[in-house]
Amino acid sequence: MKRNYNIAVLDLNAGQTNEGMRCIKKLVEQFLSQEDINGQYTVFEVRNATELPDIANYDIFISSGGPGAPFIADEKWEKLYFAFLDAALAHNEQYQNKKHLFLICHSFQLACLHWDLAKVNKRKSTSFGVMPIHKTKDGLTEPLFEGLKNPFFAVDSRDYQVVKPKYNKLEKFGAKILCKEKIRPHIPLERAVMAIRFSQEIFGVQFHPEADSEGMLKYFNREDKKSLVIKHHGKKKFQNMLEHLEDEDKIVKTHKTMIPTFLKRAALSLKESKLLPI
Ligand SMILES: NC(=O)CC[C@H](N)C(=O)O
Repeated sequence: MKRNYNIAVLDLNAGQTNEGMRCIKKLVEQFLSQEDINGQYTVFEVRNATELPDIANYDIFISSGGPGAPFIADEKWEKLYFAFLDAALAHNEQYQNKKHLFLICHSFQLACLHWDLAKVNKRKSTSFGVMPIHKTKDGLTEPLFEGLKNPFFAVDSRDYQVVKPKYNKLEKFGAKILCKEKIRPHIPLERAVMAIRFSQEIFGVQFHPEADSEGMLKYFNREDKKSLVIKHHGKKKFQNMLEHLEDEDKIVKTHKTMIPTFLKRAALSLKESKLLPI
């Protein structure tokens, strides 16, 4: 019998239109359309409508990026969001049928703050574009990075950054830093943490592995985004990002690798847990 998978997509975009949600839905739909997979997904409007999934009803969760400062402002949705993160963690400590969670950008920053694993502060300037991401030693054996080069390429789009990792806390938590932002030999700034494996089932990235070339092309055609890249990286780099958007080994590869592998591995783990005695 086919197992049925319930997927929750947590939308943290606070109503702002963006390409991320289209890409996440596309990847989830591709996963669910496979012949040996049965399932459905529900989108939760976390920030504007204070909607959050009851973790008992879902197996797999993808939590999106979103605008604004990721600082805790005691809003109602934040309390519920942090309770949701803790519930997933607590569930996994107790039960065989795990809850699988993928955190993107804003969600990742919030989780780092909530679990107090690093600092989050404002960057000197916005980071936007296609960037190289460098695997750490732990990143070299990360299953969700399998097939990705070192460095690999991903879309970055943020004003804030996860820095100053708290190594003692990370170790106690059982979390591992998997990659860092690009090497800038002439800039005396700390390189931000770009991904953490929080546990066997909970994974987070500060970049956008969901991004596809279609969405990025739309952004690059916008005057504000174009001038942002040119301001920080120059015209040549902008042309370079544009020309290589559809290369099979850059963001296309990251898009086709990370979230699909996360979904595949989550499905496999859930299928196997069904076979285990409770
Ligand atoms: N794309 C995102 O999720 C951005 C995260 C956060 N709002 C930042 O600016 O850093």
